[in-house]
Amino acid sequence: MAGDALRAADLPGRGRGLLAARNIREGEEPLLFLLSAYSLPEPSLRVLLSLSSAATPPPTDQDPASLHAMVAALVPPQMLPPGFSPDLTAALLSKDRTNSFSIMEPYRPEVPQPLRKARAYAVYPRASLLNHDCLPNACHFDYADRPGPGNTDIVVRALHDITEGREVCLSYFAANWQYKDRQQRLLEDYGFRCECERCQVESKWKQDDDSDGGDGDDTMEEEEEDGNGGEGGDDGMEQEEGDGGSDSDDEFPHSYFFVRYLCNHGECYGMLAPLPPLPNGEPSHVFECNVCGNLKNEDEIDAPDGGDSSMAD
Ligand SMILES: C[S@@+](CC[C@H](N)C(=O)[O-])C[C@H]1O[C@@H](n2cnc3c(N)ncnc32)[C@H](O)[C@@H]1O
Repeated sequence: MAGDALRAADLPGRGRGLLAARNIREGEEPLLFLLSAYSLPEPSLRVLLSLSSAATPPPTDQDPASLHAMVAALVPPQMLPPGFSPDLTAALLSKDRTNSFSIMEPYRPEVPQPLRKARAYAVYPRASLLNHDCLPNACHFDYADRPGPGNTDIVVRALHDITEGREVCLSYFAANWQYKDRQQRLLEDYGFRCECERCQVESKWKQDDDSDGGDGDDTMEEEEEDGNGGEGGDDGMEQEEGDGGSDSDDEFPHSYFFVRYLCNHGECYGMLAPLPPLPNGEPSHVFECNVCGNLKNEDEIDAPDGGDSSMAD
């Protein structure tokens, strides 16, 4: 998605969001740039402060006064933003909470997904306009371990073709979370009740009562979130995946989404997005996982057994 592929718009009940300004092909991606709050030129700081923030966060270990004192002690005065004060730190923290992406430590199959840690949080002002949907049409990749310039960028890639005028949305956490856990997280950390198409269906399902929700991490982390619904690696997907085909389409109308876009390599639960279109404009039929990096051919993904015969390990 090049820069002009998206346009910001005010959307009823959702604040601002990003819409497709033209038809977007599957696999297209825009580059979005990292800003570091404490070395921002003034106009960029204003951009950061203009981002939305959800309800006042509960007091936590990261309280603004102590963070303010820590930053004041560590950062050379000339790098501090104008008007640096405890209030400004509080405002930045609250913007950060709602708008930052977690840059996760590299995926290692032996580390259970809930134990995978974020090593940094980054705010990308344009990407912060992306609203959430539990059936997202895009997902993000980061390449922090690549050498060279640009490795602090994130890339947002279309999962499938997006028609002009449609909103482009991410899932703010792993797409396999159960309804109850998704709602709790979105309400507590982002201040809204999700009424997406998937939630409307799943709100009618009988929920597992012993599921305990996410782990309280509080950022706009997308698929690599460091919790998966609290079920020790299992998840809500057994409802969609069922026992191999006896589920009715009425009850599980979104099963196709999970078969096609949820990575089933180990327990990574990343999103599979097609690689960018080929130079001749043809879609790439290779999908990349945004958590484990696995590559899969489209025909393997659509195979009836959903086999995990990945192209690269
Ligand atoms: C990262 S910001 C997204 C951009 C935001 N809408 C804005 O105006 O700046 C996250 C906030 O957007 C809103 N939001 C995101 N997805 C939403 C959805 N599906 N329904 C309603 N509000 C949503 C919530 O207020 C949430 O705290």
